[in-house]
Amino acid sequence: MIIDINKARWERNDELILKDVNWQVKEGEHWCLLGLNGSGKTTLLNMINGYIWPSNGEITVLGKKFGEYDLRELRKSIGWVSTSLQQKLYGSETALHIVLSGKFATIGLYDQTDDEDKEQALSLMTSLGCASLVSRTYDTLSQGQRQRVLIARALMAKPKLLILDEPCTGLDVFAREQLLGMINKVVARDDAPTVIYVTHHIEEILPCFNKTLLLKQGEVFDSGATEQVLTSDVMSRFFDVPVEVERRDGRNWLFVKQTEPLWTSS
Ligand SMILES: Nc1ncnc2c1ncn2[C@@H]1O[C@H](COP(=O)(O)OP(=O)(O)OP(=O)(O)O)[C@@H](O)[C@H]1O
Repeated sequence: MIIDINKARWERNDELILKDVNWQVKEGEHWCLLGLNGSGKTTLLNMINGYIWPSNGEITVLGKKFGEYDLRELRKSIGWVSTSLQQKLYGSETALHIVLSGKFATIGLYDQTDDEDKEQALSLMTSLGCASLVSRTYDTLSQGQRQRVLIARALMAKPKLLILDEPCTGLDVFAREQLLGMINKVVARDDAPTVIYVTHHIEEILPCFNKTLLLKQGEVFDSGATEQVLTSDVMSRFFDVPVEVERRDGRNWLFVKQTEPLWTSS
């Protein structure tokens, strides 16, 4: 079992942010975590990474039960690509250094790397279509290029679990499709980690994400096989608005069914 969460609760200032969340992620599965703003996705990820502790319930990640294990060690096996990581990196570092620093999970490259590390970094950058960027500094990269560099960085440590936290934020439709193509390749690799893809948008859910968890107001609204979760009926109840989900080439597209356009109602 990669993740085993049983009845996890998290309270803050008398407010229940996560309510008895159950989630089991098995080896070989790739999950999408879908929820609107404020539904508790980041809180749940912080819990999986051991940055916050459940007020109640139990969490086991990669076979390590929280409370009985050094979380710093556990975090080395988890890659987490997020916007907050982007903000912590040094813009003046080259893309290659950023990828290499993933080996030590450090911000900045302080440890020695050898030719083998460099070869691994270049091979990852090639497979993510960013080999031509090796000597470019991070602050000169576009958002889509940054995301590829960060995914390559996360893979440097050969994680068992890779969390892609809203990787398509800020991308135009073409950059988004390009990045999704790269993510598809990462997931298809023989040595692929278990991937959790976090998003607000069902259009981004690739067919390789065979499982989906819907989080609504801190509660698991539904979870299971993606094609069973992403139906018009489930999604209409999930969003509290009538919507239609259309499946095309294994991807799902969402249409909001309103008699009045949302943007004209007061
Ligand atoms: N440290 C905290 N103290 C108090 N409330 C918090 C704290 N962290 C999160 N919350 C609240 O918990 C709820 C869930 O927040 P969270 O960031 O987990 O949602 P999210 O699904 O990741 O949202 P988004 O998609 O906007 O990133 C929000 O109402 C938020 O204000």
